Amino acid sequence: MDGRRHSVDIPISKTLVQLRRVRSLRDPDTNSMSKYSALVENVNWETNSNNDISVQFMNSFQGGSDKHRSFRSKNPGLYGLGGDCIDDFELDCALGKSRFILHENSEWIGSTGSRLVRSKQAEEFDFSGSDKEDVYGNKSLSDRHCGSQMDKGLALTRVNPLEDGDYEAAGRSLHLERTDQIASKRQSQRKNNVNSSREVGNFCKVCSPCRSASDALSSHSASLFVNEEADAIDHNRPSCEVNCCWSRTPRFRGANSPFNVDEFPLLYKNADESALYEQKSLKHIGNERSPYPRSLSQKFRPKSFNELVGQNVVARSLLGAISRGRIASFYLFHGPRGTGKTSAARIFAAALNCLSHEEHRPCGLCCECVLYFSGRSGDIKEVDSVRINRRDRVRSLIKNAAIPPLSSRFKVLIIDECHLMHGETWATVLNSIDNLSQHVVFVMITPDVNELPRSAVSRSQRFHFPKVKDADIASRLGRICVKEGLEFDQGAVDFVASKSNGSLRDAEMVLDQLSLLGKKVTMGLAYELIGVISDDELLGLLDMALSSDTSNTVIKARELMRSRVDPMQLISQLANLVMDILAGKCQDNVSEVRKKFCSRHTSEADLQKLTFALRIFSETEKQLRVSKNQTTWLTAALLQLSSVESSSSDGNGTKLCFRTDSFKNLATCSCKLNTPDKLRMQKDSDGKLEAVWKRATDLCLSNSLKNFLKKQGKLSSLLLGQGLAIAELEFCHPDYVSKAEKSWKIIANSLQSICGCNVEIRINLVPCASDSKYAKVKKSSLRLFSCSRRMQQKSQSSTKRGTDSDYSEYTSEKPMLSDQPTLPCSSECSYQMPNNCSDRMVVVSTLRNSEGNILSTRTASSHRSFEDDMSKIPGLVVDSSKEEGSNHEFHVLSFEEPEHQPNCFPRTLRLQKKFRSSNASHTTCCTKQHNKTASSSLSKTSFGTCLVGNDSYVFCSGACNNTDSCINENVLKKNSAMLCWRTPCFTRERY
Ligand SMILES: Nc1ncnc2c1ncn2[C@@H]1O[C@H](COP(=O)(O)OP(=O)(O)OP(=O)(O)O)[C@@H](O)[C@H]1O
Ligand SMILES: [Zn+2]
Repeated sequence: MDGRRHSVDIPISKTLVQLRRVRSLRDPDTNSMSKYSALVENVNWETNSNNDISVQFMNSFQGGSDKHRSFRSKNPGLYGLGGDCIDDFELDCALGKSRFILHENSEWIGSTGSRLVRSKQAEEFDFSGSDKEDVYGNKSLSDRHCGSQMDKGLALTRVNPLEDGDYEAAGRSLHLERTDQIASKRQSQRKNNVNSSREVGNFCKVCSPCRSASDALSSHSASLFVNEEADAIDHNRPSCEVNCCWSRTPRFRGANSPFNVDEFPLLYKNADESALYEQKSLKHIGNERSPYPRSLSQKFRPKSFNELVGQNVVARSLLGAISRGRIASFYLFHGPRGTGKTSAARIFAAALNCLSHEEHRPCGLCCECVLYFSGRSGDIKEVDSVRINRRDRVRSLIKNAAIPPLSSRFKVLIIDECHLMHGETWATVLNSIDNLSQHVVFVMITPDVNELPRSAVSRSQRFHFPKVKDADIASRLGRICVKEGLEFDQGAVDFVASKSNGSLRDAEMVLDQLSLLGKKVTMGLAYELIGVISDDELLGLLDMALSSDTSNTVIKARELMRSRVDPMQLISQLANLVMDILAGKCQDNVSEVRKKFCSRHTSEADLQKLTFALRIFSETEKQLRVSKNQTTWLTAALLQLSSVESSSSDGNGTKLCFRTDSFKNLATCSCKLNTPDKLRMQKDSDGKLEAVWKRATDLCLSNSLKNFLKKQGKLSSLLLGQGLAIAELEFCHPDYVSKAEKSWKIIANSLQSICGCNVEIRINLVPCASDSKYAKVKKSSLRLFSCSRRMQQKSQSSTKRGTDSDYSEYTSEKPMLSDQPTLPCSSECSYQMPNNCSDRMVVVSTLRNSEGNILSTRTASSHRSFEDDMSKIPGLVVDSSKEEGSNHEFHVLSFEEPEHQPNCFPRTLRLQKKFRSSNASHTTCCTKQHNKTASSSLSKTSFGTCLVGNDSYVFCSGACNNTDSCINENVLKKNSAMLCWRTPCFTRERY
């Protein structure tokens, strides 16, 4: 406020001051003020008793969003349309005499054409006067504004950021200059056949797209087409150049195009010339290739197929299509995020219209390329997939698409995130694709093709963008570092690449952040930024764990997890490290600590230990995915490393066996037990079970529970399998059984921390010989992790279905392992036959991959149409087989692409199931969300369950045709189905 004041008297409403409050400033998208608040907050409005209004724009003001927005004040005198920057405002108002005071530090900048003139002088401009009486006249406001502007010789324009070194300041500010001071410059413009009023219009058009293009810079998706609404508004407005002047709506229609194509040759002689013209065009329009990109990712967005990393097949195929002239009308680009789909779509669009005859298109030099890359192509549009969900919008899109291209060969419509389009929108688009002219090309982009309607997918030319290889990412990052003048450790770049999960954008983002942390991209910085710990620290931890340094291992593990890294990350880092060591990666480019570690662990026994450690880590990683108490699991895993020494004896002499192969393959068991029987430990002749039980009970915090378990309970058997132990407990009184049942979590936790893996508990009632009262009570068994509680009867063994080796039934009355079936490697098999197994019964087993995802769900059903019905589920593959000597059919349900299971399966079925185990019965309920078609087809099928991730899904049929209650207690009872499956530990609450 101290500086000299430039004040302008302009006919402006006093109500301008109320800008802060006008509703019409709200963002039409979100109805919130937030998008404009930056603007409003950065303008100081002051009034005085004379109606004077002082407006001060802060230099620091920066517009925020890239989206087009328009607003209109309630006040008749104030009319605004534009973006978030003051140069997008249309201040076209005249209500009484007001003074418009500009402070010196607001740096209004006037310019003509591309030349900037900065005026530091304090001046006053009087806008009142002859215009005043026209305030409510029929004359358009804009005309008045224009007139007053011309009368008073005032030009307002935007600073061209390209000419001003200070983008932030100049690009966001305005400069005001007396026309008489710039008359000479105008004169020169007139020479270029631009008349004065036209010129205002021109510079207006120059302004707004420039803003829009710099917005485009901040968001790749700056759409050239999404502003249909705004276009419509503009359409109805009086065609005044000043209107255009202050409007930011990009007008890329040919007729309105500010860009005189004739000014530009068809093909430039060389890149320099192209750049020159491009600069020239930038002055008018702005460009996505602004010298001020916001991130490395934007700066290095590929602009030709050559620059596209790791997508050679796609690039070759698209180029081939162009050179052979075989252009389809509908392309679908899908694949993980940040792999170059959008970039490829843009390159492809440009290449389609490129005028060059060279093999490698787009050339970037021809007129079409320049038009497109400068954001002014009228024929290549990016469509907002959400906005076209409105019926009128999609129709107008199609209508526009039907109009032949303006100058180019193809009209290309790029629809990113097309999975967000509604079914109706899809239908409209698909119906019209065939009818549209040969010149229309749709390029749809989505990360997940399974989310699209089948009909759409099958009509498209699909291009899958796989994850980019780590090596490709690393070399790209290296090149970026060189171009940016950044020093870097190759190891750090490799590390960032390995952590980016195949997404080049993610990697570039991390590099961007790293570049802000210092001049050199180092391992340490990378570790710290990504939240992982260094190799040296890991080796320290591993060393402690392997050398039985229990307390330090626990302390260190806790410290690491508390401070920086999450257990999943830590375990996977440990596993990777061990793998590296086993693979002999100890020579080059490794730290001293690692070299020392490697030199200390060279013997065969050491390597075996490490191999075993790796197995434990991989098992633990699976468990961590489903565990709530990850820290404990991880610590337990680390402590196991020392307990796997050759004899695998722990301090109490209890043998803990950890197997990594199937039950059958016991020869490889590291605890050197060669036959399954040795695992049974049912007789407990050497008191090992007793010792385990004692330790488990000692771990219980509650004394009363501890005493109760010690006194009344007994561990009758313990089977340790792959990632799972089965513990059978015995109690001699039903009350004890129910008491134990109530504390199942605590018991399970204690046993889990001893065994280091999931533990399934069965609680059996074994009446004491002396207790004649309960002598006849049948044994009960509670499967805590199967959500079922069932009474065991001798006769039940008759329900065991054949000898199918892929199914196992663990009952307390059968020897646990004597004829233990083989479980498929890494499988979780769970099923249970009810006492009176009916034909409708379906049993389920699930196969998981090493990631813990379900690979297949196996069901057995007698229903013939099961397979047919299941085949309607997208992506689901059903293999059926019939069990010998029985009516049961088996169906293996699997997914074409396992990585998509968690999405596509629930999405189709939309069934949620809740299971509660109450006494001996099940209550099941299901929400009503399921997809009607899927469920009605399912309702005619059989009954089964499937686990996807941690969620259970139930298919059922037969007696139940009501989709809403297809899974209910009745069905279960009717079919006598007792559903039972083993869910990962700690997830029981989910049900
Ligand atoms: N294959 C690639 N080659 C070169 N750069 C890439 C590649 N993939 C991603 N990038 C970088 O990541 C940025 C984003 O890429 P792009 O938008 O094309 O990815 P996308 O697959 O469309 O991602 P999304 O699915 O999230 O939209 C680009 O600006 C570029 O810097
Ligand atoms: Zn070209």
